[in-house]
Amino acid sequence: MTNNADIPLLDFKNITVIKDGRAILDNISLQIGADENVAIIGPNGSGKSSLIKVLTREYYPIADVPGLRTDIMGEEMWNIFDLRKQLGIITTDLQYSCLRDDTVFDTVISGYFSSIGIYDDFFDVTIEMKAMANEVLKFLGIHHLAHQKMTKISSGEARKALIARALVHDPKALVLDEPTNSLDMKSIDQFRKTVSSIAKAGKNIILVTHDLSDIIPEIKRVILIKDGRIFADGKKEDILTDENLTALFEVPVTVQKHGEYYAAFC
Ligand SMILES: Nc1ncnc2c1ncn2[C@@H]1O[C@H](COP(=O)(O)OP(=O)(O)OP(=O)(O)O)[C@@H](O)[C@H]1O
Repeated sequence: MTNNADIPLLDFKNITVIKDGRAILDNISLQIGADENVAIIGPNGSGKSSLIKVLTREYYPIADVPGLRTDIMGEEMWNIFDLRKQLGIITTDLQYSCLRDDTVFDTVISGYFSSIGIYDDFFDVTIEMKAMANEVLKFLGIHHLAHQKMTKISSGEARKALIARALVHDPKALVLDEPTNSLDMKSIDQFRKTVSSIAKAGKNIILVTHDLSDIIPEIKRVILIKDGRIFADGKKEDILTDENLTALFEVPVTVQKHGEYYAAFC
């Protein structure tokens, strides 16, 4: 019998995505285990967000490739709404979309409908949904902001509201695309602690970042992407070296370790 713990979160083989006649992902094969947290790092335009878009079924790989596999949690075919419930996706694009006059609470509730905003005439918001939204807001320490408008809170608070929106479904994984962009140091620190606590609560974390210091201690594996290909993949301490990052970014890079965190300088 197959145990759920044996089914990888993601099992991709031979993924090539062509846009404007160019392979923006070039024969990528990648497996992420059921309990793994990973960071994906690469220069601008290397294909990180495109890889996430294959995961969220926004981009599709070329189909007539032998051995192609795009399984998520053991399934190839996904209803897009079910998939979004299993993968809590947090991107800067989503934050811009949610920057409206809705309250934090309604934004969190909108996660149930994969919508931007709440439309009372169409959505049946249940007592259970409201209770879960309150619970998640408390877990993230932003319950006091529930009735604030998204336009009246800070970027760090808004990022947490989006995490709450993703968590109401009790997703299997959180996918964070450059989550600390434009946050100040205190917000970054709080954000990292939040993501750590979510990882400790048993969710997979898939983090896309340029900033090594975003890599929380619970992330043990790092994947480097360059020119649409996997450039290196392995244990964090083996991958985050001066040599690898210098070759990845094509500029001399020095990596430093501070406790359980890393930083890079060029
Ligand atoms: N829909 C599209 N049409 C044409 N080109 C695209 C499309 N989506 C992505 N690309 C190109 O694919 C390459 C990879 O883009 P992607 O957004 O995945 O990079 P990234 O590593 O996430 O970059 P960044 O760190 O700057 O966000 C880029 O050259 C980009 O211009």
